[in-house]
Parts: sequence; structure tokens; C-alpha cells
Amino acid sequence: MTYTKYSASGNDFVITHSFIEKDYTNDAIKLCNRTEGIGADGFVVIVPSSEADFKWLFYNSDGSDAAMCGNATRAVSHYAFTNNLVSSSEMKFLTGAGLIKSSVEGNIVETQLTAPIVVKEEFIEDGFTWYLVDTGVPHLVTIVDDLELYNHDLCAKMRYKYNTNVNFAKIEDGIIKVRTYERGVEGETLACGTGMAACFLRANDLKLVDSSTFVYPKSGEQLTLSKKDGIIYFKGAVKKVFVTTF
Ligand SMILES: N[C@@H](CCC[C@H](N)C(=O)O)C(=O)O
Repeated sequence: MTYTKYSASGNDFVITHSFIEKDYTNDAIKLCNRTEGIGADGFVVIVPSSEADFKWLFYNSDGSDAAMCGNATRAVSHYAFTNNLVSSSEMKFLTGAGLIKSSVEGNIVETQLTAPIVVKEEFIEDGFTWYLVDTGVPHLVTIVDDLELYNHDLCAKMRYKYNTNVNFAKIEDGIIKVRTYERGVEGETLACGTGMAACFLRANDLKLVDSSTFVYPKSGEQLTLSKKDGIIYFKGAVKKVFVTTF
């Protein structure tokens, strides 16, 4: 099989396409392994769909499936367009969380994320104020003064207690810096799109940032998150790293 490795702001993925829709859990575990595989945070198989341009099957590196992955929506859109799986640079595709619309311009991809759902209003636990929102997958968000307060053990505890990803966000001169612990990777990743979107929504609700702002994940790459007419737009560069057979 031929696989393409992508980096979307440091969140890395192995992407392929197939006519066969089946359970790819074991392939995900094998391919995402950083020692004996290609190495990635997630694995995506693009399969045909009668309702959209295509459908994706998304897996975390531990083989668990996830309804959504913001960064992978951008990498997959670029993959689909550059591999001629779609006829236009504007496309729509099905994910476990719903339909995603996207547009590709060079290596810059903008996607429209699914409508967010607030799961739990503000609450205090372990000295931090949290907010739980589903931006396709669930995210706990806490806004802090210092991102060094990010703590792996606390994130792991909150992740299992609430079955969610966990984000620490810092607001600095109208921009947002984010560190995310990802479920299914079970550690901090260099970026998480739905996590950045969750932090953006929280910060915007608190009027700490405008309805369009730059967001910087751990990788330091710049993303733009915007909210217009209730739709969240997520924009940034993706990088095709290499193509290989495995
Ligand atoms: N990295 C993704 C989120 C992937 C899914 C997540 N780990 C989960 O299982 O909830 C993103 O960019 O949004």
C-alpha cells in the first residue's frame, strides 16, 4: 500500500485512500508507531461516499477511532486535491462528526468545522477553571497565565475522568497560545485543531479575543480561527512530508 505522511502544524498523519471500507484499527497502530512504523499521531483512510466527495475513517495512533480531527481535515483536503480524488479545490467530505467543507490554495487549507456543543459549563477542579466543549470531539479548556502550568499527570487524570482531550490556553495581546493533551495519543501533541478551536471559542465567549484571531500551538506554527454566522473557520498551512510504501 502507498501511504503519505503529512504534518498539519506539527500534528502528523499517515493518509491513504481505498475503495474498501473496513476496520483499519490494526493498520493504524502499526503505521503510527514511531519506532517500527511510519510514525504519526493519526491515520486516515479516504473511502468513497455517495453523499459527499468522499468519506474518511480516522484513527488515533493507539488505534481508537475519533469522530473528528481539525488538523487532519486540512491535511486530507490537500491530499484529496493533489491526488485528483476531487475535481475542485473546494470539497465536502463526511466524518464521524458530520460534513466538513474545505478549500485548498497551495499549501494553505481552510476548513469549516462542525457546530460546537457546550458539554459542561465552567467548573473548578484541582485549582483550575475548566469548560468542556465538543468541537467534533470533546475538549476541556482552562485559560492560564503561564503555559508551564501544563501538567501531564493532571491532563491524564482529567482525560480519563471526562473522556476528553485537555487544553491549556494563554491569551497574549489578542492571540492564543495552546498546549493540548490528546486522547488516543495519550500525551501532548505539537498541535490539535479541534483543541485550538475549543480554546478560541472559550476566549471569544469571555471577550478576550476577537472573532478572528491567530492561534499558536506547541509547534509554534500560526493558524487562524474565525467565527462568522455561527460557523468556525480553521485555516493554516499543511506539509506533505513524504510518500512511501509499507
Ligand atoms: N488532533 C486532532 C484531534 C484528534 C482526535 C482526538 N485525539 C480524540 O480522540 O478526541 C485535531 O486536530 O483536532
